[in-house]
Amino acid sequence: MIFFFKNRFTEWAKMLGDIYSIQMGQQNWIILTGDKVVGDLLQKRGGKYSSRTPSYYFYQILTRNRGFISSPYNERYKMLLPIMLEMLSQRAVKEQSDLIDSQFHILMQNFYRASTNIKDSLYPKYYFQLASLNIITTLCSAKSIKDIEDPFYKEFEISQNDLIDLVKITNNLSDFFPILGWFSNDKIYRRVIETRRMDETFYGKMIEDVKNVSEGKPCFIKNLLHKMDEGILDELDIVHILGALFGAGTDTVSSSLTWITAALANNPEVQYKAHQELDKIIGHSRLPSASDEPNLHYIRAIIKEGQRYCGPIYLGVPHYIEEDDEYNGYHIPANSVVILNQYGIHMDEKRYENPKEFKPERFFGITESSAVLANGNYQNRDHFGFGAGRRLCTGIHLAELELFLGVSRLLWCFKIENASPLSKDGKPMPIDLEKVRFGITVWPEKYHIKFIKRHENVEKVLFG
Ligand code: HEM
Repeated sequence: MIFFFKNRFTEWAKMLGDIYSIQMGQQNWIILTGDKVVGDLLQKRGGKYSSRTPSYYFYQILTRNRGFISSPYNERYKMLLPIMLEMLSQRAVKEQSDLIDSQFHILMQNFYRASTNIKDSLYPKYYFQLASLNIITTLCSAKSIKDIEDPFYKEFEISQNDLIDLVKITNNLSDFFPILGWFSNDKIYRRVIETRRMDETFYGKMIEDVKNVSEGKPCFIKNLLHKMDEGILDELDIVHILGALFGAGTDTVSSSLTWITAALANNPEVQYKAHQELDKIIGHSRLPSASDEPNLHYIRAIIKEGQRYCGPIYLGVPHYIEEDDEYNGYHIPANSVVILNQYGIHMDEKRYENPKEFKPERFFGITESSAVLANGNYQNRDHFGFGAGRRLCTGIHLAELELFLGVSRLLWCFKIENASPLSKDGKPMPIDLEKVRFGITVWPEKYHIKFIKRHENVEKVLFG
């Protein structure tokens, strides 16, 4: 696997047909690289293609069969889905928009301070991580974290790094070669149990803290505790719902923003057009806010192009089919892992002209959100970054709002300057977006940029 992805723009994805099957140990992997196949199978036949790969360590043991993202498409999942959808619905996100708005205000203040304090350059990853973590933390528990030295942030970072290390394919071999399950791997088993203990303590404490504040602001945990009073959930369910929200809702947003910032630094002409749009529509006396989204066409196009050109997930979250199926003469055997090759589709020349160029203009005229397009015909989709079918990203509305506030405000406040070492012609070397790092999502290699404030009002609007 890692072999395939050493380089972001490897050609392997194009070598595969629209639908391709490979054998991984005893697992059969069906790789979907054509947009039509994704529409036909994951969307139209969603009832069959919506399960998840059974995983002994990472579903059964780590989540005690209670994980949401890793759950099979069973009755329990169908009971949890409406609860998740309600918490993350467009209406719910709109109701929380002040809170999300204020986190992006703080993020811009942090960038402003950092860019005036740090003379040389900065790497924005940790700032984006803090903001996205703070948004989920505040939504869940109505609390927030001050900076990356906060013990809560440190604890979360340790548990995420532990998880990244654990899910390495070499730790999961018994899922591919079930015979290895006979030789139980005590070391991995003990680590999974320890990670579970840490997770359950971390989220358990968060639940206790909310319980102990009888008054206080509304938050997800409070809603979930009501479901517990009604006998619909128990406390361990809440722990694993929180695990899903923190796991799926932090790294994805922060790595998307880290990628888009790098793509913008490499493309000053794109920034220039965005600045023109912001000056014309917003002016210099206030930050863009959620209600400006319909009028900021170029910003919207940048975000869609960012998700296509450098989205943080390459092969989606694998789906799984539990019964045999036939498709255009192909036999798809029961118990196959079904992979949405997002990266392959996003680099498909038939779908996107010159796919290796960062060209927001390709999305001109598309006014619908990714959430709306993802539920329609595959041909009209902007990109496949949020997955497809019944397992489509549950947090898509929240993600879109975060990306909008992050990108529009960053560009309103700053010019993003590439601060890489100079090449022979005296210009900074372009940030190498082909080099990637793997975590829960895919990240660019560390890069160096400068944020230059765009006008005199920036300080006043951010701190005034
Ligand atoms: C730019 C940001 C994000 C991206 C690119 C993204 C992408 C994805 C993808 C590719 C999947 C798998 C879809 C499939 O199986 O076909 C997924 C699932 C999921 N996402 Fe997101 N996501 C983002 C943000 C969020 C946020 C902010 C949340 C919530 C706080 C969230 C919650 C979830 C959940 C709960 C699932 C599991 C859905 C299921 O298994 O039924 N995501 N996401």
